[in-house]
Amino acid sequence: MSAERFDAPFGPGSRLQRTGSVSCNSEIRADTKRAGSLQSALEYANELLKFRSKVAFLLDYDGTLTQIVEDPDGAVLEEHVRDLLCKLSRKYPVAIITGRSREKIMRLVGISGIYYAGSHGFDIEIPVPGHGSVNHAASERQQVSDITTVGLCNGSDGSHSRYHIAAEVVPVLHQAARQLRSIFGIEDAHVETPAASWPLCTPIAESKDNAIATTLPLGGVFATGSTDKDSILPLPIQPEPASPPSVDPSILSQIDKLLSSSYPFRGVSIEDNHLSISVHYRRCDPAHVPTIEKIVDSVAYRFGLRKTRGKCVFELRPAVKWDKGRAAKWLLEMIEMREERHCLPVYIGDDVTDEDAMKFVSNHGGFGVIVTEDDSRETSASLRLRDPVEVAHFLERFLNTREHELESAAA
Ligand SMILES: O=P(O)(O)OC[C@H]1O[C@H](O[C@H]2O[C@H](CO)[C@@H](O)[C@H](O)[C@H]2O)[C@H](O)[C@@H](O)[C@@H]1O
Repeated sequence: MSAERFDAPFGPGSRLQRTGSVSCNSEIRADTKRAGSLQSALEYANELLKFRSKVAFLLDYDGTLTQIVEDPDGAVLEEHVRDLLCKLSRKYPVAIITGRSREKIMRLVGISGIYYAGSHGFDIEIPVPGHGSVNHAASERQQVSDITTVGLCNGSDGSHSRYHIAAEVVPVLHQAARQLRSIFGIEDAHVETPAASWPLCTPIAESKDNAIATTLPLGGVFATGSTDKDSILPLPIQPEPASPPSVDPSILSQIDKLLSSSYPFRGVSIEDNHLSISVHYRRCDPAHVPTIEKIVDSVAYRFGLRKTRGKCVFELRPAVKWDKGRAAKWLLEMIEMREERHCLPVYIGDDVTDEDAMKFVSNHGGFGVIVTEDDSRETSASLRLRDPVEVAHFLERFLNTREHELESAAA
């Protein structure tokens, strides 16, 4: 699908220019700017609202829908934000793309009928039409003020389909998490076996109905849950193996020592996100962070995993070319197929891992919105919001603004 097929709100003379073309298998390009130079999405909302019948929201969770807090388990969605998302999802397609595990994000958000991508897009669940999801193109776009229903999809009733990228790597991730816990002196939490974690796994390649997907040397593409084949979009891109994990040559000789020693640094915590592992250091002495990173690098090297960074966190994930940008592209295609129309993607996120998705939407005629208070932050976003409070205000505009308000704002 080409970026050319959706022109508004870009075009000659438009203040915001599209900066390239999209091909998910090649490098995605977009210019970066300092957040301080970007217009507030709140100020630009009226422009976007003119195209609201086409908008699809792709949203990050931590730091975007919730404030960043010290304890990862404390990042709970406020009730009014949940209510807002619930109403929004009745009017627009909504997807949450997060580093959290899919199970956890579904618990934290707790709304049926929206798209969830956990583990940075490695584990996706889409609602099946007729089970709480809405065809927004077919339904009237009226103000919905009475929907407060909150519930979770239930897989056993065919209410969703799941896509797991590189699920074969889950046992390796579990081993890596165990090694990290042992090095950092963290008590081993209950670790589910792969069989318990993925009870319904069926490689798509083996399914009669879905003749797609080749098995990857590292990982593969799996679908579970409902197999309503009309609602399943083959993954358009086969994730390729990424470059082998690399470590600073200066620590190559130290790796064995690092892996066999114990470093019970106060404050390190390990979060198992199923298809990624988060090593949190927000509560650590900053002097320990370089050593923590070396240990994470060593574990990545030993287990063939890829290390990424976030806010006071190092993360390990399967070493395949898949990220929030590729997941956003896939989700958008799925949404457009179901809505039977082209969509204007609006991606809102705060962290470095969100930049892949910012680049994708910017190159696709949509809008990336960075959430940051830091004017010097380099980003591929084209608009900016300062914090999750502004995010909620921005989203509210898409529920509350009526036609005549836009007309009077334009006058
Ligand atoms: O993609 P996201 O939804 O932004 O998730 C990224 C990571 O977010 C969480 O960690 C971050 O937020 C925590 C709570 O505010 C904070 O304590 C931590 O320092 C941040 O890194 C989450 O815990 C991770 O699993 C996600 O990968």
